[in-house]
Amino acid sequence: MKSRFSARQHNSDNTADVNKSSTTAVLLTNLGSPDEPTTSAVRRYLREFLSDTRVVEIPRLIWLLILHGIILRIRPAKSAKLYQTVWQDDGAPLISITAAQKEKMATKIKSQYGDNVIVDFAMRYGNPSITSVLQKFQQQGVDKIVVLPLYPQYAGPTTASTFDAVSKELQKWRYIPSIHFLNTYHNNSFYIQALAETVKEHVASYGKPERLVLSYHGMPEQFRKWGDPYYDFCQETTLLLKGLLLESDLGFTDDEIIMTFQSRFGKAEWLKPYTDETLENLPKQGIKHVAIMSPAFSADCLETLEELIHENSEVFLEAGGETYHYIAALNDRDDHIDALFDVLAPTLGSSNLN
Ligand SMILES: C=CC1=C(C)c2cc3[nH]c(cc4nc(cc5[nH]c(cc1n2)c(C)c5CCC(=O)O)C(CCC(=O)O)=C4C)c(C)c3C=C
Ligand SMILES: [Fe+2]
Ligand SMILES: [Fe+2]
Repeated sequence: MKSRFSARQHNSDNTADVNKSSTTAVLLTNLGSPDEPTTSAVRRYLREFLSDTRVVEIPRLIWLLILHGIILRIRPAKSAKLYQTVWQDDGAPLISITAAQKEKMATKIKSQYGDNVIVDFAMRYGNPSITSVLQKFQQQGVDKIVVLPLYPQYAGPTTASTFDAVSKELQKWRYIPSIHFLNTYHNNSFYIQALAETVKEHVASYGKPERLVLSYHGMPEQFRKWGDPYYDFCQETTLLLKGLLLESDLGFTDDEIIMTFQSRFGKAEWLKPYTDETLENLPKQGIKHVAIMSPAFSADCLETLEELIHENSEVFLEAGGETYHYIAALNDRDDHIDALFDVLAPTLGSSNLN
């Protein structure tokens, strides 16, 4: 009978290859996007995403009735229209940017580790799936797998959910390589410096805004009460970034850099203050010029390219604001790749090319 466990790759005589130099595989992951900006593809994507018990913790039966009875009937058409506004020739921005990050990381790693460390990327929902990429690593007979979810701030719905997907696949393997799961890098000094650099570049081009809004993806407030550290990690990122910006010559004062939370989904209370409400109130306090950035997104995606650039600028301008700028995510900037490399480096061992 065929075992449900897959065996480690062996030579044709079924002996392990003792001369083979060891191979480490780095897996960069992000959330994922629909395969196409169509209602049916978005429905498929949202079904997988919103069925994840890490993302929605409403009692199962009630949630499945709401999800299948209401949300998956209404939201896919609405979301597909939004995806169409950000879709590019090479597909969903989140996926093409993650692919570019992977290419640059592979080049950097190859220059330091030769062929002993390989790099690939996968998406938690949709494609390329975590399962398919892990299986590719298995066929290559890797000795170590390092997983780096590209969410700077650990959160249950993102980071822990990625861990679930990785471990679900590994449960089927007979030989488990050494595994490193990197769970957060919200306070990595190179990441904070790269964020500060984007603000400096922005101010050099467009001048200093009256407020710099750091808008993080939101999460139900209840998750925080149950112990999810995401809010605290966002706060730490904010404080560290603020520290660098206040000691720079940009001229910011403490109260000019504010933290908000966006992308609320459903009727429950989410982390506050909400980005849209904040932007609506700022003009009433005489603030007419803002710049907004989202340190929680390692790559631009629907939530930045549509929600921050379009939806929220309308909120601010309609409330009387005059100048609204979005500062892009770190994407495949060299200083971002360097920061991610710094996060990975302790798990990769010493370079064999020195
Ligand atoms: C339903 C609850 C949601 C939780 C909790 C949540 C947490 C969360 N999400 C991200 C990062 C991303 N989310 C993105 C899109 C997105 N998020 C939700 C819902 C929750 N997110 C939905 C329904 C969607 C889909 C878009 C839509 O239909 O409106 C994305 C962008 C994906 C893309 O294709 O570009 C990212 C990235 C984090 C970091 C987080 C927890 C803190
Ligand atoms: Fe989300
Ligand atoms: Fe959104």
